[in-house]
Amino acid sequence: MSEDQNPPAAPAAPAPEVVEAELAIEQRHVTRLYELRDRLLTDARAALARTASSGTVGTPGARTERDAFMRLYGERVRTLENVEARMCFGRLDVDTGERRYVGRIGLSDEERHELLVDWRAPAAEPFYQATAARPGGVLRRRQISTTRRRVTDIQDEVLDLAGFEAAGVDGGHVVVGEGALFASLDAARGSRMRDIVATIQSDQDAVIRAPLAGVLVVQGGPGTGKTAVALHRTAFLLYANRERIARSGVLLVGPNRVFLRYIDQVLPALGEADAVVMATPGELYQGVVATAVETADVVTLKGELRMARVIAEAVKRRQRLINSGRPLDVEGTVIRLQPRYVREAREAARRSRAPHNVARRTFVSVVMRHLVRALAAARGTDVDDDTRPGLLAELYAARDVRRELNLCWPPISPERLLRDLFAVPERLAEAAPRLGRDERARLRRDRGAPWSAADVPLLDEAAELLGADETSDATVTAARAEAERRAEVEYARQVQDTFGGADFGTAEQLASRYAGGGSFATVAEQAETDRAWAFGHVVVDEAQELSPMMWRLLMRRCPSRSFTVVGDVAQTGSAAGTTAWSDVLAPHVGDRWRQAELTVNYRTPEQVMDLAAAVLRAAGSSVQAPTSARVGRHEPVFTRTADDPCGAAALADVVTRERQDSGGGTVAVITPAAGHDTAVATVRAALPEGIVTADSDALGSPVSVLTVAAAKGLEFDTVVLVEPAAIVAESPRGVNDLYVALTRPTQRLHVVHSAVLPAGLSPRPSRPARSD
Ligand SMILES: Nc1ncnc2c1ncn2[C@@H]1O[C@H](COP(=O)(O)OP(=O)(O)OP(=O)(O)O)[C@@H](O)[C@H]1O
Repeated sequence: MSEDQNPPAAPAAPAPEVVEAELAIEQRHVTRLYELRDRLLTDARAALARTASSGTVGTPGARTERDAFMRLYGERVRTLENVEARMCFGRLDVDTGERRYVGRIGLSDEERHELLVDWRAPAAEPFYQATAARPGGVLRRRQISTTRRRVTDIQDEVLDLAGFEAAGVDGGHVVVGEGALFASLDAARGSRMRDIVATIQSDQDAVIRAPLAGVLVVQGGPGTGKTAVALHRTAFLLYANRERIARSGVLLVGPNRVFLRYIDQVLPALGEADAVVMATPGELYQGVVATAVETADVVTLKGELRMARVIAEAVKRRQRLINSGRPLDVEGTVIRLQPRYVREAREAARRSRAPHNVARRTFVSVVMRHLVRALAAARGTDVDDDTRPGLLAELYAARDVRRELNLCWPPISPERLLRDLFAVPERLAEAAPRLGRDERARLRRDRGAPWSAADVPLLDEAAELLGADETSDATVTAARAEAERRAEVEYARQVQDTFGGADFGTAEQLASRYAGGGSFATVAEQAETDRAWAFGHVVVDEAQELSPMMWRLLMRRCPSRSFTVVGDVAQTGSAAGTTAWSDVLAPHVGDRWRQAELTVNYRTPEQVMDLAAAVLRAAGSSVQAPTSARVGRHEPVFTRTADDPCGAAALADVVTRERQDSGGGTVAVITPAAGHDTAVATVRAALPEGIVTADSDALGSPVSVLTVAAAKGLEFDTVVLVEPAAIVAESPRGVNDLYVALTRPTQRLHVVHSAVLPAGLSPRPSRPARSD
C-alpha cells in the first residue's frame, strides 16, 4: 500500500514475545490451510489416477468421457500445485467481527466456512483498496509473509483505530514489520517474473479490476508494474467474467519470446493458464515463422495503413477481364469465352461482397451459365434439366475452361499474393500506384525470401480479403477440424449429461473447454490454430511498438473490442511504433477508449531513475518520468575506456567485479547492436564457461549480454551499460532506447563508455545512498 494513500498507524513496536504470539496465531491458520489444500490435492490426484485407469464408457467418435475428466482433474491438480508458494498472504479484520484471510485461491472447509478468500473475489477488494481515509469497514489489514509453509513476518496497518480498539480483535496486537512491498522490491530478482498478489497497490488494483468492456490503455513509465498489472488483470478478468471469456479465451501479446518466457510463470501461479494464448506479434499469423530482420524504413512502410489499400488493390487486380473472345476446346467442340461473360461474372462476384476465394464460386457459376448455353448452341441441343448436368461436367473437365477461369479469377493464398506482389515489380506498380518509386523498391524482395514480423499483418490483411482458398490443403484441413470440433462439442454435451455437472460448470462450458482438435483441447489450444478465432479479450504489452497495420490485425482478433493496452510512449523503439495512443486507436474506436496512468517505478532505484529522467528531459521529451518507490544503496558508476568499450579489457573487468558485488544477482550487459557480438566475446573470455548467454536465451543465466531490443520489458539486478552514445546514434528513436536500457536495473548501474556521454547522462555530485 503506498504510504500517501494508506498511512499506516504507527503504534509503539510490540515486545518480541508479543510478535511471537501473533506469528503463532497466523501459523496455526496457515498450517490449517495447507492441510486442507493437501487433502484436496490428494483427492484430485486420486480421481485423476482412477479416471486414467478406468476403461472407456461408450465411444461416440474417438472421444471418451475419460478424456474430459482427465482434463478436468488434471486442471484441478495443476491449480492446487501452483498455489503452494505464498498461498495465504493477507488478513482483514472487519468491523462485523469477521476475520478474512486472503490468498491465491478460495478454500472452504467441509461446513463451507470460507477459510481463504481468492484475491480476485469482491470480498478481497478492501485488501488492496481500503485506506485510513476510507476504511470501508476494515479495522486492520495484515500482510503475512511466508517462506515454504512457515510464517516469517507480519505487518499491520490499522485503518480505523477507534474501531479496532473497541472491537478487541483476537490477535489484537499491532505488528509493524519490514513492509512487505519494500521487502519484495529490494529482494534480488530471479530469472522469471513473479506475481505481486500480496503487494498490489491501490492504483494498480483499480486497473486490474476495471470492467471488461472497451479499450483500456494503461500508460506508465518503466517499472511501474504495467506487465505485472496486465497479467493480474488477465487472471482477474477470467475469474470475474468466466462465463463470458473463458470460452473464447484471452490473447496476450508480448514483444518477443524471451519476454514471454520471462512472464510465463505468473498466470499459472495465479491459477489461470488454460484459456490464455501468449504470442509475439510475429507469431500472429498461423503457419508463418517470421525470421527476417528488415531495416527501419521497410518496417515503417509495411506498418503504415496505406498498405491496407495496396493489398486490397492487389486482390482486385487478380480479378481480370479479357479484351477479346477466347477459344475453348470442350471435348472437340470449340466455343468462345466472350469478354462480356467475364465482365458480368466479375460484377456479380464483387457484388456478393464475399472474400475473393469465396466469391470465386459466384464468378464461376455465372461464366458457366453462359458457357453451357454456348456449348449447347454449338452442339445444336437445348439446355434443360436433362442436358445441363452433362454439359456442365464437360465444361468443368475441359482444360481450356479451367485455365481461363484461373487466369480471370484464380484461387489464391495470402502467401502467394504477397510473394507475387513483392517479387514482381509490375504487380506492385499496378497495386500501389500511390507509393513512390523508391518506396516500391524498398518492398521488393525475392519470392523465396523469409517472412518478417512486419509481413504478418499484411498476410492477415490478405487472408481477410481472400477468404479460404477451398482448393488449398490448409482449408481442407481446417474444414475437417471444424467438423470434428462440432462433433466434439456435441459429444461433450453428452458427457455432461452422463456425469452431471456439479463441479464442472454448465454443459456449454464443458463443451467449449474440452471440445477441440486432437483430444479435448483447451480453449487456448483451439484458439491457437484458428485464424478467425474471436478472443473474448486481448491484452497487448509493450503496445507502443505495434504498427498501425498490426492494430488492424489485433482488432480482427477481438470483434467485441475488449482490450487492455499496456505500454509507454516514451519507450517506443520501433520506427513503426507509436508516440501517441490516439493515433493508433482512433481508426478503430474513435475516442471511445479510456486511459489509466501508473506513475511509481517499483523497479529502478531513485539514483538511476534520476539519470534516466534527465536523459529524456535533455532530449526535449515532454513525457513525465515516473517516481522511484525507493532510494537504492548504490550510486551509478561510470568507467571511461580509451577505445571501443565492447572489445575493451576494462569491460571484462567491470563485468567480473559487478558479478562479484551483485551477490548472486542477475547481471545484464546492454550494448549497441553493432557491438553486441564483440561484447559477447569479451565478456565470455573473462568469465567461467557457461555463465554468459547472449540475446536469445538471456533468461536464467547469471550474466547476459543483450541489445536494448532484447532487454525490453525485462529487469536485472545489475546493468552494465555499454557506449550509450552509440545506442542513441543507432536508431531514429535511440534516445528512447537509452531510456529503456537505463531503467532495467533493480539495484546497480555501471556505465562503460569511450565516447562523450549523451546529454543528461552524467555522473552526479555524490550524495548519500541508503546505508542499511
Ligand atoms: N505492487 C507491486 N509489488 C511488488 N512488486 C511490484 C509491484 N508493482 C511492480 N512491481 C515490480 O516492479 C518491477 C517492474 O514491473 P513491470 O515489469 O510490470 O513494469 P513495467 O511497467 O512493465 O516496466 P517496463 O515498461 O520497464 O517494462 C517488477 O519486478 C514487478 O514485479
